[in-house]
Amino acid sequence: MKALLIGCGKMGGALLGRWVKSPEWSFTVVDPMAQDLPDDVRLFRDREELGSELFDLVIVAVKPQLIDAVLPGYEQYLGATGCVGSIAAGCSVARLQSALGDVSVIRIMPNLPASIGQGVSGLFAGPKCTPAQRSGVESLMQQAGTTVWVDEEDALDRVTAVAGSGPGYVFEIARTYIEAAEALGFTTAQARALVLDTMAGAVEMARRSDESVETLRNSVTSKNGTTQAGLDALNGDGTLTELMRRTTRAAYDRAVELR
Ligand SMILES: NC(=O)C1=CN([C@@H]2O[C@H](COP(=O)(O)OP(=O)(O)OC[C@H]3O[C@@H](n4cnc5c(N)ncnc54)[C@H](O)[C@@H]3O)[C@@H](O)[C@H]2O)C=CC1
Ligand SMILES: O=C(O)[C@@H]1CCC=N1
Repeated sequence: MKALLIGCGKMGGALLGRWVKSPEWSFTVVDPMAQDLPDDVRLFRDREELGSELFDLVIVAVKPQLIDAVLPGYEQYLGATGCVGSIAAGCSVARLQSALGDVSVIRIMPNLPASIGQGVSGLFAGPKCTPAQRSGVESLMQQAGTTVWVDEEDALDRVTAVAGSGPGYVFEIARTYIEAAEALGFTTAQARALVLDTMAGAVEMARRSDESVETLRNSVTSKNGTTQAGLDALNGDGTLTELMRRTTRAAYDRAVELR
């Protein structure tokens, strides 16, 4: 099976690093700038260099704003039973088809921990997709972490707001948490270890537990103790709850604008 990746930057590169572990697939990239690709991946700087080659899967991994300029013409490289996979945020099946014609499209919303096989991806199959196309894309994405199919396209934009952009929120929360630890007197190295290992340990514990995260939170919190004091400051008046709602809503609204 042959896959063509259009754009191989941060997200395309993270996925490709996992996909090359699938021996049944070979990979070709078109990207004017990409560097340091895995062994055995062919790189072309311009699509004209592809000649008359056909692919089973064409993955779109350029910025959404480039879709209309870059994609027209790529339909000629799609084999008869081939399909297009797009990771572009927001960009709808209808917009991809207006650039590429009446092709099969699967939208994919991965996130950056795919680079270590711990991503989570939402998947949405457009109306023309066959079961074989769905399972081919699903097995590739499973190399990058877990997968969740959604059956309406709007849900993929909601996946984007929660999980696609999610690592950005987590890194920002970690950054401010580390700054707070430094303000209490720890060195940057100490603060980084204390915060990241606390976050990783707490998240892993929640993943392995059948308890709700609320119950787990309560198991840390002694009446009138230190955690209670911290939590009162963190979300005593519901500010954090409201902030997380606004955060995910803003990302969803932006995905809708990019359709
Ligand atoms: N970065 C992330 O965490 C995530 C990104 N995405 C989506 O992935 C897509 C790419 O985002 P990033 O990798 O972050 O951006 P990026 O800027 O790192 O990568 C884009 C790549 O496209 C290449 N490119 C530009 N013009 C091109 C052309 N004419 N032909 C072929 N390649 C071309 C660039 O050289 C670059 O390597 C976007 O649509 C974004 O919405 C989706 C989920 C997560
Ligand atoms: O920020 C963005 O638009 C892309 C999509 C999800 C994560 N990064």
